Formats: sequence, structure tokens, C-alpha cells
Amino acid sequence: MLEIRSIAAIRGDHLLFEDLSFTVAEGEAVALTGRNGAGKTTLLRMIAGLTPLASGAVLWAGADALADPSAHHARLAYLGHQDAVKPGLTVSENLRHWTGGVRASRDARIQAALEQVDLLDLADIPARMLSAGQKRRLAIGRLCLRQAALWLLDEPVTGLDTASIARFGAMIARHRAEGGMVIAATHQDLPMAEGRSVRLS
Ligand SMILES: Nc1ncnc2c1ncn2[C@@H]1O[C@H](COP(=O)(O)OP(=O)(O)OP(=O)(O)O)[C@@H](O)[C@H]1O
Repeated sequence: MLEIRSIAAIRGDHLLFEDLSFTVAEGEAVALTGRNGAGKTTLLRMIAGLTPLASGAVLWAGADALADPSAHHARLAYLGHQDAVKPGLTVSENLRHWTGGVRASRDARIQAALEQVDLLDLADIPARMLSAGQKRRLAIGRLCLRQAALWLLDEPVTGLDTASIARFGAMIARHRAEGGMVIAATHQDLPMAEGRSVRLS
């Protein structure tokens, strides 16, 4: 269980939000909504331990999640606005760059990730040749490579076509069925069945 307990965010001199609390249980998905600048990205970064909390706490199974940064990093996968795709590497090399492990299991996982985001046909081309939506799919493919319990997603479906959104919805459903959690900042409807919504205002 992830618990956001009474947290506040200050950017510059500006209080973005305060006393924000919610929980995410295993298998749950939460959509973060709110106007531009409300603090959705800031909140995701706080939960990831990338931006300090102005006050409050992020708890994992009842303990301070941010106290051990490497343990926290291992339990989460962060999909930001920037796709962080390496343009000079091929599509499959980009995925390889993101994974470790022994070669056989690693290659099988890369193959499975390419299938899930429908990039098998483009596996050997340089990532710089991908379209915006294809780059986004490659970034999403990274989510499949790690057994992270918590997915933090910033506008994950921007640029995706209808079929890709449906495939991403299936990925999220599988992740949740295995007990995974999702928090996604969004201005659009997301393919998350029975997801809850937290509005920043
Ligand atoms: N490093 C920073 N220093 C100062 N202010 C910042 C910094 N990063 C973001 N901000 C400000 O914090 C506020 C919240 O930004 P944030 O990106 O969290 O909003 P958001 O809800 O994700 O917006 P959007 O819907 O446009 O993506 C904005 O007013 C932004 O200008």
C-alpha cells in the first residue's frame, strides 16, 4: 500500500497544493487531474523521490518510502514527459540499455516488450527514425522490462493512436492484475478500468 499523507508542494514562492492525502492499494489505479500548472508532474516527482516534499510523507507499507532511495527506486517505474529515448541506438538496443540480467532472459524480456508495444517490425532501426507516437510506445515498452510495483506515468497516452491506447490499457490491466499500482497524470481519458481520480486544484 502506498500512502500520500498530507503533503504540500511549493515551487518558487508559490504553494501549489497542501494537505493532500490519498492511498493506492495493490491493483489500484489513480488518475491525477487538474489544470495546467496545478502540480501533477510535481506530485509524481515527489512520489518518485525526485523533488523534495514541502511537508508530509510518502509511505510504503506504513514506513517512510523516501528514507531508502535505492529501495524506492527499485519498486517504481517513472514514465515522464520526455521519452528519454537514445536516438543513435536501435529500438531494441534502447530497451537493452534499460535492462540488466543474463542474456537469454534479457532477450526474451526485450522481445516480449517489443510485442506489447507493437514495435517488433521496427526493432532494428535507429530510434531517431521513429515517429512521436512510436517513440512514446518505445518509452512505454520500458515499463514491461522491470518488475516495478508502482508505475508513475506523466501524460502516458499523448501521441498514441487508438490501437496503441488499447494495447496500453491491456498492459495496465495485466500490471494491476498482478498487484501493481498506477498513478497517472492526465488531461485525457485513460484506459484504466475502475480507476479513481484525484484532482489537484
Ligand atoms: N523547477 C521549478 N522551479 C520553479 N517552478 C517550477 C519548477 N517546475 C515547475 N514549476 C512550476 O510549478 C507549477 C506546477 O508545474 P507542474 O509541471 O507540476 O504542473 P502540471 O499540473 O503537471 O501541469 P501540466 O498540466 O501543464 O503538465 C507550474 O506553475 C510550474 O511553472
